[in-house]
Amino acid sequence: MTKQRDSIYATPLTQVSDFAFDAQVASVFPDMINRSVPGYATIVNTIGRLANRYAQENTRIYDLGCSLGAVSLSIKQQCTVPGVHITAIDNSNAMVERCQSHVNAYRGAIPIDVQVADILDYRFEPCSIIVLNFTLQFIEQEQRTSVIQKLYNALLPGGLLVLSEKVTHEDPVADALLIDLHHEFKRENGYSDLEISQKRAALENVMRIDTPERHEARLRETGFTTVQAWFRCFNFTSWIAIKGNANEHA
Ligand SMILES: Nc1ncnc2c1ncn2[C@@H]1O[C@H](C[S@+](CC[C@H]([NH3+])C(=O)[O-])CC(=O)[O-])[C@@H](O)[C@H]1O
Ligand SMILES: O=C(O)C(=O)Cc1ccccc1
Repeated sequence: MTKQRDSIYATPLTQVSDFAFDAQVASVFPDMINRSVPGYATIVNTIGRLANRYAQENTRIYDLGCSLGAVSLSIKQQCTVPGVHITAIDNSNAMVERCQSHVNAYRGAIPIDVQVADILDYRFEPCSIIVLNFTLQFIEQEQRTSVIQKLYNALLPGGLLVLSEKVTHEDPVADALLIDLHHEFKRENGYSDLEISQKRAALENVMRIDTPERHEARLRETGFTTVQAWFRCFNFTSWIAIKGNANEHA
């Protein structure tokens, strides 16, 4: 499959509209995310390996905000636990259509069911793994705790949540430095200053980011017993959160 280059913000726009996961974004998404998120390939690959450690036999794995299915395919390639099946959901029709064709192109033991659905009103079945790879940041801040609580409740004891997010920092010096290093990373990957600033404006109203402390407090508040950042690069972080076994607290 040839990868289309992202040039969505390359020409000056009179008015920058809010960022949306529409057909235009879906058509360039692999290029966009690889050139925009430091460590994206490492994160996706490691999620596949974590799935192999934490998947429980004959259970479900959820890939939430699956976009083109990179996480689902990484799990499919790396997880050898018997009887596992993946449900990949996204509320963008354009993403789900393309995700389905990517999934169709891969053979392997684990079935992947791709669905158009909104995480906010989805009824989750019991599961051993849930992945939110750069998805919670697009959900309203006021809704985040109830979403995480719903996911915690769906997880089986010993279940794993992987949460990856762009983050902000209280310390203005640290925050400015990490944002600047991220912009430098984007420039090194061929984005111009215009592309960087127009995309930043497009994301301003739709991607509200929390501090790492806020994320960790939320994960602990909802009941996760182990909360550990396992990846960090500039203002991008990925955590594992594990639901303890009931008898651990006896
Ligand atoms: N309420 C919602 N319900 C369902 N999907 C949603 C919702 N809100 C946003 N999305 C979807 O979440 C995805 C976020 S991208 C994830 C990358 C992927 N995980 C990857 O590992 O390649 C991250 C990014 O582009 O920074 C988009 O496809 C949205 O349509
Ligand atoms: O591009 C950025 O600045 C980001 O923060 C990451 C990103 C990647 C893909 C879609 C939306 C945001």
